Amino acid sequence: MEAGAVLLASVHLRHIIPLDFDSIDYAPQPDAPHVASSVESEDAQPCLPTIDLESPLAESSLVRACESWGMFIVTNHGIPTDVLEGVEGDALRFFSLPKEDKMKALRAPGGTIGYGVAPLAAVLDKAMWHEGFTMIGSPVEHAKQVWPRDYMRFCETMEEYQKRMKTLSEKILGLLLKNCGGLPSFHESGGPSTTLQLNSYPACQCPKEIFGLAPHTDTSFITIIQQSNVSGLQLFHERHGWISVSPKTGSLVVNVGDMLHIMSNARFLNALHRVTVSRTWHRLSFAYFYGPPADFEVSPIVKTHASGSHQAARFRPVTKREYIRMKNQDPDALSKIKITREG
Ligand SMILES: O=C(O)CCC(=O)C(=O)O
Ligand SMILES: [Fe+2]
Repeated sequence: MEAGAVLLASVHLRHIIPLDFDSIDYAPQPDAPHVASSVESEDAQPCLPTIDLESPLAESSLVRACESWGMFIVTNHGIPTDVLEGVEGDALRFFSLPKEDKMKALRAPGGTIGYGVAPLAAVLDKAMWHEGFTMIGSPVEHAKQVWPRDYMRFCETMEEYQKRMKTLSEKILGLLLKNCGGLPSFHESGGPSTTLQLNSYPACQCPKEIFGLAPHTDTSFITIIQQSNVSGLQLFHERHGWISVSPKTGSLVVNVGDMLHIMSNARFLNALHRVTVSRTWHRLSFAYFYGPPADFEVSPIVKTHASGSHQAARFRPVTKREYIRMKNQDPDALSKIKITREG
């Protein structure tokens, strides 16, 4: 393969159903974007904060990490190793199936759950070297299609994982928001919106020409990411540029999404991140998104100064449903709800 080659099919990859990664052709393309070359050697890079959730300093470390990075690594998170390994094993079992079998779990047109291209592809209108399986609660309907006699194992693994991730999300958010009234109760609004996204990034002959996931922010309050043992996740930091967030066995990555950025009145940074692909390795990741109920109005929590005056709100209140509608039309939806002050 020549340097500078690009996926001939990249422009219309998003339309390939089934997702047949072996069928993609390649052709030279001199002005292809070099997506992976902008990251310096990993030795020279700053490290994301690693936070021990059992430490007495956990709360202040979480707050500082969200203010300075919008992404951090957690250890001592309480998720047993067999739960982490279980989701990786069953995700690999799914993605290793012949494409005809994966197609049995295909996402319905306009739907949100099941197998398909990155949900982000529709928002960004970009081709990405990615296949995913999205779940909200039990994946039983799709699992039954794929494994008619043996669907329970996959379901149990995924349900247990989501239960654990929900508890962990609420623990982290509870600590982050402790100083400003805690995490709101979503009981009356139908509970938080949560999604588990299994991501698969097959090895790619032209890793510099296409993203696994293009740069984006998540819409969640927070996202918890488990990575298989292959690098690919990168965070954009204003001072350092793109930095790699390498996997560390047993630890989890947490990032701030747009909803927490809004609720914290821009105090916590919403992490701009992306995923690069490998020429050699198949990478998996599991992203658990925890957000407000779709119709819950999220508004900035503003500080009261010693004088009694309030800090100015930087965003107008917005529901997740409305925000997603705006973001689907323009990825920079935040600018649409920003309150600008004259003078
Ligand atoms: O693959 C990863 O590490 C990140 C996944 C991600 O950003 C997402 O699913 O939104
Ligand atoms: Fe993401």
